[in-house]
Amino acid sequence: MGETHSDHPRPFHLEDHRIKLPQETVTASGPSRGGFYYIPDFITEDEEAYLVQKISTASQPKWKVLQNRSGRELCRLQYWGGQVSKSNVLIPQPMPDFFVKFPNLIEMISGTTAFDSSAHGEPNHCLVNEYLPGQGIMPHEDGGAYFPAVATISLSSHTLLDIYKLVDKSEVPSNPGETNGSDSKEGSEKVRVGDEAVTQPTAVGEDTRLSPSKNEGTTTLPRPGARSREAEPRFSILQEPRSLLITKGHAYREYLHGIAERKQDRPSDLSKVINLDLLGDEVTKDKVRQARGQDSDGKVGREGGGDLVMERDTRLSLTFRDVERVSKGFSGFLSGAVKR
Ligand SMILES: O=C(O)CCC(=O)C(=O)O
Ligand SMILES: [Fe+2]
Repeated sequence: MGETHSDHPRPFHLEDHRIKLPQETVTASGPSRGGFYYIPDFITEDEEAYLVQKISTASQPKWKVLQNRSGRELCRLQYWGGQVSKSNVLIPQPMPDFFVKFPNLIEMISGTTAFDSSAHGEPNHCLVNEYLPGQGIMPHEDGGAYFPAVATISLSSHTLLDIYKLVDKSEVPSNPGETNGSDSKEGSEKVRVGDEAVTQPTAVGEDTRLSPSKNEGTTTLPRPGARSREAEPRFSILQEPRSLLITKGHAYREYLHGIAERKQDRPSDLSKVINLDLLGDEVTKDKVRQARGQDSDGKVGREGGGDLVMERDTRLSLTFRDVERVSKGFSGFLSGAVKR
């Protein structure tokens, strides 16, 4: 089996891995309060192969099928570390050896310092999502059950995580219910306010996938909630296989993330990638560089450029978080921590 990362140099400088955001998206809360951080080759190929094998052959917990509201299958998921109750309390279960022994992902993620100020100082929960080529996840926010940080390890395929800005509703007139046939699942349209074309916000929901579902084996996407988002992503983050992406603080709170249902990413998609400088693979970097170059020259979408297209393969994502409230067994149950 390959090397482990127990010899990671310490201290780890998370700041070295910060993704620089386009100027217009930097908000008043400032970059020091969190951000997006990207670390290529966080795990080795041996570790990746081992994790894929363990997760694919896991019988418990069973895969759950994530559906959209019209019942169409989106992706499969499983969770480790326990179940989160409707009142956002974790009913804990031990993490599997493949997260705490080999590879010791919990320790490796703690080593990044991303969870230093969370309740447990490390993640205690992991959601595993599986996406076949062409599958994705609608834009959403991860919600209030967790310390505001998520650490995502990608296995077996790259993807583009599309980042949407939440909108302060008071700034934009409401115009519900219309759709424009864009990639939005919820409906959206461009409206003109004053001199500026702005994006009509689109209702979003919190991530409620972890709440116990009445339907055994299936779970539905969240219903639209009070918050709204812009229809088009501000930018995308390219996640290479074996990479770690950390979303923390204001980046966790002020943006939504989603994955478009595409089988391949074309230059017009790659031109939105903002973590070019931090990518690990030279071929990938070259494609993004060329796509972005085309962008600045106004030649976006040269679809004939087959060598610039990145085909998506089946991808597993491991999303680690710290559920801050944890049930203390039966007494926690009696005290009402768990909704029945
Ligand atoms: O697969 C990913 O990278 C994103 C998954 C996600 O957003 C989630 O599990 O909440
Ligand atoms: Fe998410």
